[in-house]
Amino acid sequence: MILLNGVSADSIGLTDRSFQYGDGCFTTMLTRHGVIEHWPMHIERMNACLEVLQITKPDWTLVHQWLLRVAQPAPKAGLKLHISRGEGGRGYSPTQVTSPNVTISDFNYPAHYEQWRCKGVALGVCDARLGHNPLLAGHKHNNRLEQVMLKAEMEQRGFEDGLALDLDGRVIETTMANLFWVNDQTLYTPDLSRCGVAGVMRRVVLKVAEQHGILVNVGDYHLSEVMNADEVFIVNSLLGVAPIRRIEQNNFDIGTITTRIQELIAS
Ligand SMILES: C=C(O[C@@H]1C=C(C(=O)O)C=C[C@H]1N)C(=O)O
Ligand SMILES: Cc1ncc(COP(=O)(O)O)c(C=O)c1O
Repeated sequence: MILLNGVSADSIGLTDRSFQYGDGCFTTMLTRHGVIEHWPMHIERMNACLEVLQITKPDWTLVHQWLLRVAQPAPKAGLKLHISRGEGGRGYSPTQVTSPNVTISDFNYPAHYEQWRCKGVALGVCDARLGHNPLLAGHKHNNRLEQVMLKAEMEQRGFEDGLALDLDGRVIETTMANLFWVNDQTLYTPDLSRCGVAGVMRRVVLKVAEQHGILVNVGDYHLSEVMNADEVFIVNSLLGVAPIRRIEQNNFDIGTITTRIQELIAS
């Protein structure tokens, strides 16, 4: 089912700003029996992006009601919330635009994610690099062409997902998830101030680690540091926490910190 501003729909106007320019933001959420996981954090991240783009925030109580109408009653399912600035405007100019378009859609839980969480994921290292964009770094805006290109590269090379490095060779994330690794019982994750999406699940992991006394370092790291890690895992809102069992030819064991975090988050 798809709702556009609360009304059942199957199309959007040709002048919609998100169609024309990717002018908006989105988030993808896990639902359990029709209840949205981490809803307040999804609102916070959407609000942060809407503020940067100077798009009017929607009435979140109303949006929540629309989301619950669309959410599947299944034990696990997905919900996508997409906000566009609206329709119209001449060229890039964001003036003379209608009010925002809020689109909501549901989808079945990806069956292979259960297996990824138990058995782990094989990553490639993407040849294509992420550019730097401090203006939009961390935000889940609607321009996701880099991720589309990186994902295509990984699919062509037969990997389940791929590590995305930036122009200077720093590890950032994967095509669709944030990255963590463990060395000497300490967690590491990349800084996302130049590029990357600051995921809701990354925030959840950072919070849980802090609550349970697991030391975390957020910083700039190169591929060799990940390749030499004791454990590696990836996280996103739908997948939860999935161990990495291989990066290119390099194998990893599923470690105790990864499984502990999986249990703490109960994904
Ligand atoms: C690309 C979407 O969302 C991202 C991808 C996933 C996923 O494929 O597991 C989950 C959440 C987002 N990080 C999307 O179209 O929903
Ligand atoms: C490039 C990228 N990084 C990280 C994430 C993880 O975000 P979240 O935890 O909010 O699902 C996503 C999901 O959209 C993504 O597309």
